[in-house]
Amino acid sequence: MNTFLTLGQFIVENQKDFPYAKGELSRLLADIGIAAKIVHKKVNKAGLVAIFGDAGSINIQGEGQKKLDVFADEQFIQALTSGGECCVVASEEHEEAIYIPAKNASQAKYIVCIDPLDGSSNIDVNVSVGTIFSIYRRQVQEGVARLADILQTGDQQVAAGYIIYGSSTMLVYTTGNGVNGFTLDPSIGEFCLSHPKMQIPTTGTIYSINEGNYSKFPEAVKKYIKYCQEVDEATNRPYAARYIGSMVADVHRNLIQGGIFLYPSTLSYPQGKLRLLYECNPLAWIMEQAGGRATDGKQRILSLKPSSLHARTPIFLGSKDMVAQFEKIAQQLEDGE
Ligand SMILES: O=P(O)(O)OC[C@H]1O[C@](O)(COP(=O)(O)O)[C@@H](O)[C@@H]1O
Ligand SMILES: [Mg+2]
Ligand SMILES: [Mg+2]
Repeated sequence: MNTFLTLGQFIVENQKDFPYAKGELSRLLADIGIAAKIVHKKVNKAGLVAIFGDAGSINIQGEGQKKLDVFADEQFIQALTSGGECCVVASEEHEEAIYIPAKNASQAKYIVCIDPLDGSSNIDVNVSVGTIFSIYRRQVQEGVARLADILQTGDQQVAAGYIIYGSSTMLVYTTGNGVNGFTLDPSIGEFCLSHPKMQIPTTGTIYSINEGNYSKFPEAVKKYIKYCQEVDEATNRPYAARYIGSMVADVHRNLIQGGIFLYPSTLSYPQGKLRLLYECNPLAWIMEQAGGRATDGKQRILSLKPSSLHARTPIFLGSKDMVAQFEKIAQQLEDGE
């Protein structure tokens, strides 16, 4: 007997979360859930169904695409196109936004920004990967959707979340009323509420950063790393260094255990590597809704105005006391202390 609330039952019970939506947003989330189940099946059999390896193509980012990148992208775009609630998709895997023709008289209201497969470098080595999504409503309802409808600040999101394909497959999302986590029960093919009202610990002892880039980090980041490594019993230091190389997996671990994830500007990525629209904004909103913080080192990630679909930003997010400590060290450096 399944004693957990399914995603569909939860959405019905929480219709108050979408007062303006009259069912469309919940249908959109269900569409995302369908594609996630299809990708889950592929990821779980990756070694057996030749979904490993390079697709032999290059995406807009100039990065080699993995077969699973392309497969996941196709599945989410297919689900969003046939669902009828989405009017435009901005995907990591496509240079331009994909405008979806109206299925019927009413023009769909929602915009979805998506990283179909996050953590691509980990696909072939059986390490957790994910999908990240961010949902906006069109500001102006008449006429066709425009680029301006997509380039909204993170504070204007109406829903955001991620799927992590790990030891279990989980869907974690927010609509601005807290964060809830659903674990896929393959025996019934449903996402079931397993982590209600998720809250990140206010502090932690895990810092997550690719220290291979250390020599090119900004001074404040170097100083913070040294702070994490100092011995100080009172503040449980040295912290533990954990870096999975899949943003979703690193952020999900911190959401549950506490910690900070840092992806600063580097030599290869002077603006930071991670994309504002479909990686940083959704995960920043999840963090804030779970009691954490997310900044670019100067201001809240959610207040940043996107300059383009694939704009990048440095990002520091996680337990609020740890982000505050990083900002304190950065400020002291700036003040010449
Ligand atoms: O290998 P690096 O430079 O540390 O970058 C790792 C980061 O790159 C990413 O894989 C980028 O995302 P994609 O895999 O979607 O391109 C993040 O998931 C991860 O946090
Ligand atoms: Mg990514
Ligand atoms: Mg990706």
